[in-house]
Amino acid sequence: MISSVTLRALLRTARSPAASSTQFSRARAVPQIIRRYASMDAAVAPVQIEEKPPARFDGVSNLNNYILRSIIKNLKFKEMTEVQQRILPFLLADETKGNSALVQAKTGTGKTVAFMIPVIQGVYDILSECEDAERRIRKPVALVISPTRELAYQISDEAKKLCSIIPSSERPVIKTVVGGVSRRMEEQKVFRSGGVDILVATPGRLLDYLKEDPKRFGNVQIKVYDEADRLLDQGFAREISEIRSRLERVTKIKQMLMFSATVGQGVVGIAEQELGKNYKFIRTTSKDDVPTHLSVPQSLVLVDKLSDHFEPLVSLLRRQLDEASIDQPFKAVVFLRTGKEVDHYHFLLYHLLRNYDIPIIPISSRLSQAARSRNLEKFKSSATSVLVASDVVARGVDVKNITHVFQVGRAMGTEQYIHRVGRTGRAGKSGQGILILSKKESDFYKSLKSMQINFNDEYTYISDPELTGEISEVARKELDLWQKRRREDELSLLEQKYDAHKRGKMLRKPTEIFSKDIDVVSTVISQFGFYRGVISKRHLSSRDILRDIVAGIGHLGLDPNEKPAIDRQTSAILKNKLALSDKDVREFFVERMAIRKDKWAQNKRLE
Ligand SMILES: Nc1ncnc2c1ncn2[C@@H]1O[C@H](COP(=O)(O)OP(=O)(O)OP(=O)(O)O)[C@@H](O)[C@H]1O
Repeated sequence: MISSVTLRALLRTARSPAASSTQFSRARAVPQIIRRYASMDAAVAPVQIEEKPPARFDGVSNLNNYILRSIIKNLKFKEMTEVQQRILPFLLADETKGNSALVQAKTGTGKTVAFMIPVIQGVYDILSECEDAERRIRKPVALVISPTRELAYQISDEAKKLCSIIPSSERPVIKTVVGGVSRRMEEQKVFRSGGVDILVATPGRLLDYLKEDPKRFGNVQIKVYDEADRLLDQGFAREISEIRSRLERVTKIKQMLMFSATVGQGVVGIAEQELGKNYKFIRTTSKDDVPTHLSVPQSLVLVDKLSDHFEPLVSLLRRQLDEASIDQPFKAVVFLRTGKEVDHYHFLLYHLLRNYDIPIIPISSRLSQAARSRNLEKFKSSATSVLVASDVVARGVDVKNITHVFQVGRAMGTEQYIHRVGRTGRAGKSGQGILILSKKESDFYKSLKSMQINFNDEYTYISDPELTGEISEVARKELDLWQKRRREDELSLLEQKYDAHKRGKMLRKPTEIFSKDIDVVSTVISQFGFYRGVISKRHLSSRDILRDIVAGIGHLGLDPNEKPAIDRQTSAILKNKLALSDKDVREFFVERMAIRKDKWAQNKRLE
């Protein structure tokens, strides 16, 4: 049985790395780890610092005065972060402005400002050299590419703040194009009304526009990859290389900037193809440095099986919420591997954390873009809340005051682990990372270790039977609801297909009405050579369908004393695909047999 006192101790660990726990039996503790990292950090001299850079924005020579005033007045930044100190003087100096660069700096250290200032200033300078008529054309001069829609919107917002004090007649127009929104409306807004100077885009949507009208991109001179390693990895490689080759046909890129918190050796090789030889590689971390933040201590919770991930998560969330207050809000992201898992965990957490009366917000690519944006806004504006997320918000997304990042199971790679943890501890704030792994995922644990990612505390979670019972009950509720929804979905799809068929627009053969996803119905129907009853109905339910099938087989006039024609396979289909319970299937057989008997008797009488 779990002792709540010791569990509380673990949870205190989430706030203060020095605490200990026995409820989660401690497998290994590394008390000195933070101090060791701190001293290591201090000992390693930052790489490639030529001379002491200015510490404040107003010390950067050549920084456009409007941009400087926007930073101070609007963003209220005075001191530069380390990456800004390294980048801005270099990319704004007369001798080196317009140079290409590959930049690596830790998560949450202000990379967006570091690349957007040179981009805005570069575009501003190019536009100010143009004649009025040329300026009015407003085709993109700079392209900023981001792997996710959320990040693209965020980059645009930050960039607009950086330009806010530039007089409107001189101000570069910044717009965003992303997948998941109506192309027609977006095209009108971005390319027609007022045009665009700096276009922030996700790769797929950018490629659509490039294919459609390449000439539109004939003025592009500056290109930026934010989260460059992600854009250059396999997931985006094809799109990115097509974008590059299509752009090459219409323009010459003069400046290329690539930024990320993680830049592996492989990425450097690929990046060189785009950057050419003449670029500067700036890292604010040394290669021996710890890749995640000092301000984000990390804990590991070990469970036995993959299916055990959920319970420690609920347990930890509850304890944190018990301790949360107005002065000490709890704002957490729970990262999961797939959108399906997000739906599942969201349902369970919504019910299991109901008493706390806080928003439990889902976000994944399974939601529409409008719902994604709405949900992210809701999370941003709430003090205490839990975001249940897939990797759509793993990189770049900047939400203030996230106190905890939970990762359930292995991440898509060690880089992705680093980016996920990086959602907390941003801009100098503190945070906590918690990874829940099963013993089956030990290879991921080893990969983290080989990247020098160490945990301040490692625990083995001991299950709480009471909580296990509570979780199973909610899971059962979810299954029931899911089955109900699935039936409804299948049937509404069937109805839509039937309507289309009736309007004569789609299919000829009645059996084709039933697509693969509802092949259960078509299988059952074709088995009995009957369909008319099904398709002639307007308001279908699974019962109706079954009844029709049952009624239909009556006309076959078989001897009811024969073995029922429904075989085990059909019975399995009925159960699994139509999500019928055993009881439903039994009723189906009973009903079917009764009708067959009636029909048979009727036929006999007619004879
Ligand atoms: N000089 C500064 N002073 C104070 N805050 C800053 C400064 N520069 C940027 N910030 C803020 O720091 C936060 C993190 O910045 P940003 O999102 O650019 O980080 P990042 O390095 O791109 O992180 P990631 O690697 O996760 O994408 C933002 O809220 C940003 O407004």
